[in-house]
Formats: sequence, structure tokens, C-alpha cells
Amino acid sequence: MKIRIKYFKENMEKLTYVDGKSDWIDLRSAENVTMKAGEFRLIPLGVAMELPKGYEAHVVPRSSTFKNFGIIQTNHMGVIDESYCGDGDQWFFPAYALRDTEIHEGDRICQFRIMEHQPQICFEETDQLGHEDRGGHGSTGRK
Ligand SMILES: O=c1ccn([C@H]2C[C@H](O)[C@@H](COP(=O)(O)OP(=O)(O)OP(=O)(O)O)O2)c(=O)[nH]1
Repeated sequence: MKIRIKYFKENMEKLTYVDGKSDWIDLRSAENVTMKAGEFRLIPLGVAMELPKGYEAHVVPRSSTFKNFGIIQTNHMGVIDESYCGDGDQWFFPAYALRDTEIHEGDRICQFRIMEHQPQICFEETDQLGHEDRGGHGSTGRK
């Protein structure tokens, strides 16, 4: 599947798969970023894309992101809408720093994959669903 991509800087590393890893694709910080503990920043990822029709993209941290940079992604998972495809629609990573940290331009801070939209849902209201209760939070126990 082909995706049209615009890079915001000429010397940026192009997006690619990491050999033998998975089909998630790493994204890089497009800037040098210095953050103090407790600071919030939208870190630009240096790319905009025209996603395939019927798809959205999901952006999550890498498993090493917190260990390497001391940041967490404030929305936990970023959803890139198909309509976010303008020339200025640069992807970003909303970061909260838990310690003073430095992220360098080109550092791989998160990863994404594309996902097909869910089918369109319409809600049908009812007083009874007519099934047995499954039980609440933690109801199947610990072991
Ligand atoms: O982590 C993220 C989350 C969102 N976006 C971009 C893509 C997305 O399509 C757009 C808007 O995001 P969203 O719809 O989640 O935010 P909103 O606050 O609801 O914005 P809007 O008012 O545009 O709907 O911002 C990112 O680049 N990274």
C-alpha cells in the first residue's frame, strides 16, 4: 500500500521499517528539545501524510521511550484522522516530562501503524440487553 508523505526538513531520515522488528514504523523528533520535569510540549515529528482512504493512524510511545527520555505521551495513543492531510498538518507527539531531559533531532520517540476505520455504528436503545451479568472490574480474581 502506498502512502504519500511530506517531510518537513530536507535532511530528515526517511521513515522505514526496522529490520526484523514489527510492522509498526518508528517516528523521530524533528527538533532538539530540552524539557524540565513537569513540562508539557508538542514535539513535531517532521511528517505529514495522506493516509489511504478508510484508514487512520495510531501513534504510541516505543517501549523504551520513558526509559530513554523520561517522557510519557499525554493522550496515551494519538489518533491521526484521515482528514489530517493538509500541507501544514505535521504529526506531533504530546509529551510530558517526568524528569529534566533532552531529546535530539532524529531520536526515535514513538511508533505508528495504520488501521482501518471501524464500521459505522448506529445505536438502538433498549431497557434490557437480556444477557447474564459478566461481573465488574477484577471479578475473575488474581490467579
Ligand atoms: O498525538 C496526536 C494526536 C493528534 N494528532 C493530530 C492528528 C489528528 O487528526 C489531529 C487532531 O487530533 P484529535 O482529533 O485527537 O484532537 P482534537 O483535540 O479532538 O482536535 P480537533 O478539534 O481537530 O478534532 O491532531 C497528532 O499529530 N498527534
